Amino acid sequence: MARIILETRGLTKRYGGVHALEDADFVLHEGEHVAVVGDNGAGKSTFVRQVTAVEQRTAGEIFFDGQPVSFAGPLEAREAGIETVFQTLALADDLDVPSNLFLGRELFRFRLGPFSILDRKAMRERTLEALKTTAVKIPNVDNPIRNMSGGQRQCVAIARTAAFASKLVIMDEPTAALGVQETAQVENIIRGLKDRGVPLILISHNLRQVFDLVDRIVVFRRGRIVASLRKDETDGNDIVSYITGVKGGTEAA
Ligand SMILES: Nc1ncnc2c1ncn2[C@@H]1O[C@H](COP(=O)(O)OP(=O)(O)OP(=O)(O)O)[C@@H](O)[C@H]1O
Repeated sequence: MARIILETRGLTKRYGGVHALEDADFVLHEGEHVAVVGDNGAGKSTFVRQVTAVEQRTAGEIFFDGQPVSFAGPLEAREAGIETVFQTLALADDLDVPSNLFLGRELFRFRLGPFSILDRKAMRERTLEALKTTAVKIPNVDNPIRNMSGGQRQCVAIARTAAFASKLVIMDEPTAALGVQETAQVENIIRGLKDRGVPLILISHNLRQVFDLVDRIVVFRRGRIVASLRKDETDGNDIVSYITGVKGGTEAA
């Protein structure tokens, strides 16, 4: 079995009395694509927010690339190699595509104390390379993001994951707001990540997509992981049984 890239042990998050995530033991291997599924409010986004340090966990351990980690915030997680595409895209509307790709990690031609000159040429070139890798077509990368369609914006956010040598990509509902063609484009990018051996956690409500794209499906229910099944040992009905609690929940007793 391949090396483990991400592991959580007993990962727990409570908001006051709300047990959003309870005792989650999760493993992701090198090169593996795993879907995280579950009903609304099952704890999927909460899980991602703890792994990416958008919030600080209540309890539990996280191991990334063989080391125990406690990132201070999402930037630190990103610097460690975890690229995340959130449900609400963290894109700056007024900036063009290269500026968005390099937001927070700009390349400089010159930097001395408060004086710096951005290396726009290098950032533009790296952007075009990244878009080429992901086969994303953006007609004019120099346009502000504001003028782009939902699908193009989503592709920019996803291309950002390809622009850097990410060790892990996490996508939270990347196609929820997209049309058919745009969804197909994002799914192609995901296949490209698989070909390049980049591991992925994909949160999705779309079981067709999940069965199409991933190796393994992890089901969350009421804040707990209730199943982890290889795609070839389960089917849509089985997964729905776990999501609804017919299987793997107290209702099954
Ligand atoms: N900041 C918060 N404060 C209080 N409760 C929260 C907070 N964030 C999430 N919750 C609660 O935690 C539980 C898990 O929510 P979470 O958003 O992780 O679910 P989800 O599986 O991602 O759902 P969805 O598919 O709807 O995005 C829910 O009961 C939610 O109401």
